[in-house]
Amino acid sequence: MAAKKHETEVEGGGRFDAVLEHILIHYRWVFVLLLLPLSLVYDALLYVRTWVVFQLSSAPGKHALKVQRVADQVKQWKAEGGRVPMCTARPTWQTMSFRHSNYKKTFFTVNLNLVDILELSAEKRTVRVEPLVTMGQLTATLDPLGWTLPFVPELDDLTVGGLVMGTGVETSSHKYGLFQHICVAYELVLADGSTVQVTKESDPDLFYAVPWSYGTLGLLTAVEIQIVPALRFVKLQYDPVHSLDEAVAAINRLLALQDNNEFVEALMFSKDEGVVMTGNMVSCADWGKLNEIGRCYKPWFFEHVRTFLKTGPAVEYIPLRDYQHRHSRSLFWEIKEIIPFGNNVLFRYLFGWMTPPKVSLLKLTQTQAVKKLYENNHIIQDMLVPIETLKDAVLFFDKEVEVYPLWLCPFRLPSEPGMLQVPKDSMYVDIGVYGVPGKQGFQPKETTRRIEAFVAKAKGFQMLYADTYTTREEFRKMFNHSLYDKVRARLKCEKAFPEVYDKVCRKARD
Ligand SMILES: Cc1cc2nc3c(=O)[nH]c(=O)nc-3n(C[C@H](O)[C@H](O)[C@H](O)COP(=O)(O)OP(=O)(O)OC[C@H]3O[C@@H](n4cnc5c(N)ncnc54)[C@H](O)[C@@H]3O)c2cc1C
Ligand SMILES: NC(=O)C1=CN([C@@H]2O[C@H](COP(=O)(O)OP(=O)(O)OC[C@H]3O[C@@H](n4cnc5c(N)ncnc54)[C@H](OP(=O)(O)O)[C@@H]3O)[C@@H](O)[C@H]2O)C=CC1
Ligand SMILES: CC(C)=CCC[C@@H](C)[C@H]1CC[C@H]2C3=C(CC[C@]12C)[C@@]1(C)CC[C@H](O)C[C@@H]1CC3
Repeated sequence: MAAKKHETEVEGGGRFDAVLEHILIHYRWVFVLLLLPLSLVYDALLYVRTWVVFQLSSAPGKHALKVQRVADQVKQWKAEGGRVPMCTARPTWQTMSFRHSNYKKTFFTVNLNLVDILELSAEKRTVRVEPLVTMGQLTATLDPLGWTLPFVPELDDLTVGGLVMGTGVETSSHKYGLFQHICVAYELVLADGSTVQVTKESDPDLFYAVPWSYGTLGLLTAVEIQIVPALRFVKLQYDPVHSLDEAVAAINRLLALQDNNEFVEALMFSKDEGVVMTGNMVSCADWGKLNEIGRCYKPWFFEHVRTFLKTGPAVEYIPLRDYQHRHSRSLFWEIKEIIPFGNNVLFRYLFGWMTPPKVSLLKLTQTQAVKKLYENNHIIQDMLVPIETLKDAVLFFDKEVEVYPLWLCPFRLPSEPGMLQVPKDSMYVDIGVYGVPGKQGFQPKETTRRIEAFVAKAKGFQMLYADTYTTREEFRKMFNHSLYDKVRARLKCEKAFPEVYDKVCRKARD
């Protein structure tokens, strides 16, 4: 009798769990709607904090003191015997990496209160910033001053530190390269507690080893980044293409005319249909063609782009900052999985001003059921492959996952020492795959393993904010570790920081 009662209770519990899981998966938007005002409050608090610091004019003046505090923590780690390696104390839910980093629970965590823009030099054409400065914060500060970054990686909350230690790519990357290629100096606190300023000239080994090192050579405390003059608008040309060959030919043609286009990007909506976009900054707009896509009641940018498949080529003038953050409001196209009716005109007018929900809050409040759902039915990957392999790569992704839109973003990869070594300056393309696979039989690990093998064979690279299932040997083959190993030995990093692989591999992330 008791056993029967227990069975019924277990059954009842199981049914309750199943119902709860169903609600959490299919009605996640209800919870997300609650997150929207929270996201606003969170942003407002950050804004007030920055404003107060500015009113006190204290941010640049206090930098040296803040760096000293970082160095003191490293010295404390040493004094305590350096039993476990160090990492930053930034909570893993706040980061833009797709998963949570397990190591944050056990490592010695170093607090970096480094959130300010330090100095703008019009003469040197650089801006010096602390590593927790975000892309949104930078464009809001620089654009009105008539300056901007050569390119602004989306999304708004990406940090300079994360983009240096990982990487960043955007639509001017075909001209300027990856985020590391627009950085001219790094300030780091090393494993021995010393602080160094590093440039190409002062210490080329360390300068080239820092990008893609994921905080495993030292703690970054400031970065000097190139800036370029900002004009008010981007004149954007939309050219629909109706076959993959047409798309590849159009991109190659545009790249050949490199200096004529500041921005080059394509969205493929199927393997045979897409829209290629090219743009330049301009100071005046044709007001009849002005489109302020950043306004909260405007359609999601990728849906707007899709309309040109039907209407044909067109030109629009977009305010610079709206262009730089065009995919932010729809989290590229991930938002359609989170708020399915978010592009409805009524929703946009009523609630658009509260969107997007903050990625960090989405991560923080993600339930096990949603995590499992993303684990088994979702792919988020960026693969960097030589432009010559673009057609094969799109066909391969189509065969394996069939996820659209597909983001195509060409970038220049100079032949330089470091993790991404190529024999000569080359043109690559970032293929961004974000969404629910249309292909039956998607198996996250097996499918990603096949994609990784394709990318390795094409002499490409995997972006490491997402899941990597490569083995240590495969990882070392994809990313050249010779300079990295040399610098790690020189700076005595072995006990102080783990290897990159141990921070980014699937085992290290939950
Ligand atoms: C090198 C430099 C030093 C500055 N020093 C000061 C100062 O001492 N006092 C002052 O009032 N303003 C300072 N500013 C900010 C500048 O005055 C404003 O960003 C700009 O004039 C736009 O003002 P706004 O009111 O239109 O923008 P707002 O909307 O007020 O600010 C733009 C956004 O950028 C953020 N932001 C701007 N600058 C920084 C920064 N340095 N660090 C972190 N977040 C930032 C703000 O939080 C806000 O979100 C500085 C800017 C730079 C580039
Ligand atoms: N448009 C684009 O190019 C996009 C890029 N991304 C990716 O997102 C990631 C950036 O996200 P974000 O949340 O900003 O960064 P994260 O906090 O995720 O940091 C990424 C890595 O950089 C290390 N790191 C960050 N700051 C420092 C520092 N000051 N000193 C030492 N190490 C540091 C972190 O180390 P630790 O683990 O110790 O904290 C971590 O290993 C990048 O990997 C980027 O490639 C994502 C979306 C779009
Ligand atoms: C342009 C490049 C190089 C990358 C863009 C990547 C983004 C599409 C992803 C980066 C972080 C991702 C997260 C999610 C969606 C896709 C990203 C924005 C979620 C919001 C998906 C829903 C989950 O519950 C939380 C995820 C957090 C990270």
